[in-house]
Amino acid sequence: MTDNQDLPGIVVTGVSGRMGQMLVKTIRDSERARLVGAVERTGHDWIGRDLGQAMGGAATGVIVTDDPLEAFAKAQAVIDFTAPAATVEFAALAAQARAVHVIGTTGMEETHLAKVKAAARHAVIVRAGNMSLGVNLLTQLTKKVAAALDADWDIEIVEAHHRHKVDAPSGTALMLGEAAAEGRRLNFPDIRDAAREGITGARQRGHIGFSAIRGGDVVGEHDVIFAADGERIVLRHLATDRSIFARGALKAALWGQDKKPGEYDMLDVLGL
Ligand SMILES: NC(=O)C1=CN([C@@H]2O[C@H](COP(=O)(O)OP(=O)(O)OC[C@H]3O[C@@H](n4cnc5c(N)ncnc54)[C@H](O)[C@@H]3O)[C@@H](O)[C@H]2O)C=CC1
Ligand SMILES: O=C(O)C1=N[C@H](C(=O)O)C[C@H](O)C1
Repeated sequence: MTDNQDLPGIVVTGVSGRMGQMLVKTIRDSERARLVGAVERTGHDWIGRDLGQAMGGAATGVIVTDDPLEAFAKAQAVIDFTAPAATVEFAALAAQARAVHVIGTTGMEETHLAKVKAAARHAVIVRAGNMSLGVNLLTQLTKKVAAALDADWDIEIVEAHHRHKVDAPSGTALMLGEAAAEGRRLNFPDIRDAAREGITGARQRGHIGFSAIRGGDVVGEHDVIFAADGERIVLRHLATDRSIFARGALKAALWGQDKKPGEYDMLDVLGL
């Protein structure tokens, strides 16, 4: 792990999680940033332990804490893949510390998003339901195809994830749905069909449907289906390794260092 004090210091929240541990490895392997803090929820058995040892390796000198404000005070950026309630709390604290807050957490509701927006008045926040280059490019392709095809082409989004995922539709599926709605110049909440069960009636023309598969260790798979009479177009992204999300998040943390306060997304970071 690099110890160059001139490099931006990063705190990872939810550090014992699937993404938390991937972020630690990504920062450890980077020559452009250093890990200065590791946060977990109160009561977690990693609290007070050396992070490297808790992860089953050599000591790093970073002690896992449940005091986010103390950790954020030493940081130039916070990378946060946790849960909506925690992320809202971290947004206020990161803004107080004037640290860039990179939010990967999904399942955020309007009340959470309003609080994130308020925090972004004071600090840089980069938030995206998917931090990978491939998915962000796919949103742009989806927007273009949706704009080119009329409502004779039904749009359906199918996503698959591992058995532990707690939110549906996935953040990525919602990003793709929003991109399709934007392409058709429609208001996404008006045309979103995310829960079909029982006698639903025939498909509504112009609506965007969502289906979620949960099982095994699937990292993340998304199909955007454009279905017309006699033909179908399928745009697909397959994630096979969580490092794609961690690399994107680290890129966002570094990109945000010289930006004005505000809410940004990965299209801003990647220049797409
Ligand atoms: N935007 C993106 O590119 C991606 C987003 N995600 C999202 O990231 C989130 C986390 O995903 P995973 O790592 O798979 O979940 P996970 O369940 O493995 O990890 C979440 C971690 O957050 C911790 N946590 C919860 N509340 C906390 C609090 N108040 N303070 C500190 N730590 C807290 C948990 O203890 C856990 O270690 C999910 O919302 C998921 O959808 C996941 C992958 C990519
Ligand atoms: O929970 C996950 O694992 C993932 N969550 C994100 C989402 O909700 O889209 C991104 C990725 O698909 C993995």
